[in-house]
Amino acid sequence: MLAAVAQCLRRAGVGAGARLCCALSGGVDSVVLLALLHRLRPEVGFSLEAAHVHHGLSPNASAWADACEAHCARLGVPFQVLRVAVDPAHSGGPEAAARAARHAALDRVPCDWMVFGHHQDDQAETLLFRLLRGAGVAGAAAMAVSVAAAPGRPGRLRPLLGQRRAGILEWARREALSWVEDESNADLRFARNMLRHRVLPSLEAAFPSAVPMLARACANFAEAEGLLADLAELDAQTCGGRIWRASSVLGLSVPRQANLLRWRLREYGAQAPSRGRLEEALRQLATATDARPLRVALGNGWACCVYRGVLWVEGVEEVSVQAREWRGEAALPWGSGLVRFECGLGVGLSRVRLQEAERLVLAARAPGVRLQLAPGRPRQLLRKLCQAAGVPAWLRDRMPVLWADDAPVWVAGIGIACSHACAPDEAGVMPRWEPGARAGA
Ligand SMILES: Nc1ncnc2c1ncn2[C@@H]1O[C@H](COP(=O)(O)OP(=O)(O)OP(=O)(O)O)[C@@H](O)[C@H]1O
Repeated sequence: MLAAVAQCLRRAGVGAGARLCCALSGGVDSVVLLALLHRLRPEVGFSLEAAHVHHGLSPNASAWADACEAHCARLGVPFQVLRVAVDPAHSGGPEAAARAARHAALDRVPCDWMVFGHHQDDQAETLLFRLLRGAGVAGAAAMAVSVAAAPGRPGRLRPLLGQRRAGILEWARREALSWVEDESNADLRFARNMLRHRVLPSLEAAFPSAVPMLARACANFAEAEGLLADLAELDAQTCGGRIWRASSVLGLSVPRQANLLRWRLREYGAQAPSRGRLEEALRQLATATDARPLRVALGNGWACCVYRGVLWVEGVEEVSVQAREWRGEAALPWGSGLVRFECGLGVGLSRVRLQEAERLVLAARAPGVRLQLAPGRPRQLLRKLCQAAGVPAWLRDRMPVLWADDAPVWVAGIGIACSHACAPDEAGVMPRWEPGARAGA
């Protein structure tokens, strides 16, 4: 078992100086994991600490935290308790709420790798649980042995994923370790426990290799998922790279469109939409025209939009966008997209005129704002200009506006105030809004 953990660390590139934190529940799996990591620490040279999440749900919660603290004190491993508030209104019930709170707390621990005690029986359970909910290939890949760090969270390691629960238990007994039992693990009202205590034992009675074979299937699904991600990446390139041409996306076969959107949503950390919702959204988006831009909710808190030939996904709640001062950067973030500022001769906004302003700010429109697009034309209300240009209502509050002090000088999709337009031989700057362009930026 020690060799398996050492191999996992090696493969993940854990070496001297890496900061590891053991996610310590106090159950046998993570207690064994902590003991194994503690043994490997001098040899590999990583630093080791442990964290226990106190959900406050069980009357025994504090006793578990104390037991974890005692383990760590014995081994000389720095230890912390993370107290979390579990959302009672979570749509997935108390188990899912506790899991979400736990992962969010562990993600905030400043370390390179958070190390979990999941084993092969957990993997088999996870696969069955997800298949019974109609998982796709990504879901059926279940848990990975290592997941690289992402902005704002450490990498994740599961060095015991190839080990059977019985083997871990045997090791713990041989080493005379002590651990706590979570009484809720026996509660058959929880679907996971039903799988663990009833379904898997029946399966194993009929198919003795059920657990390792299910785990092998997960590895196969993970491989297939990798290929689907490769395909999505190629399709993303064909569709324009970071910003997608709606016609290119909608020209792909429906399963490839769906694969592409799922891939990007995963990149954003969004939950996968249901197959039905995604297919229905794609069907509707195919009917979008310049005169009829569309925004279709995917049912997972995200929406897919088509506007002026561009297709992107964004959070449903993403209605307010943060104002930012522009100090000459080549691009500024704007919601899930960007505003780029491209220099050129005789194009866009006059640099000289812009320099006259004290502050240039990229912000949303303000009520009652007016814009004069050409000399001799009236200063029209932006609302009217939006109507005339076919900008849909859902987009108007998110359209970036460049303000020179109190005057709007550029409005995405509408144009430039003639007072700030660049003369033909003058240095200019042309802002360009790229919705959805921040993925992979
Ligand atoms: N309260 C906790 N504090 C710290 N780590 C925990 C806690 N509960 C679970 N873990 C970590 O997660 C691993 C898996 O635990 P368990 O099987 O109970 O969770 P799960 O809900 O099935 O998994 P997951 O949370 O990954 O979905 C443990 O071995 C441990 O490393």
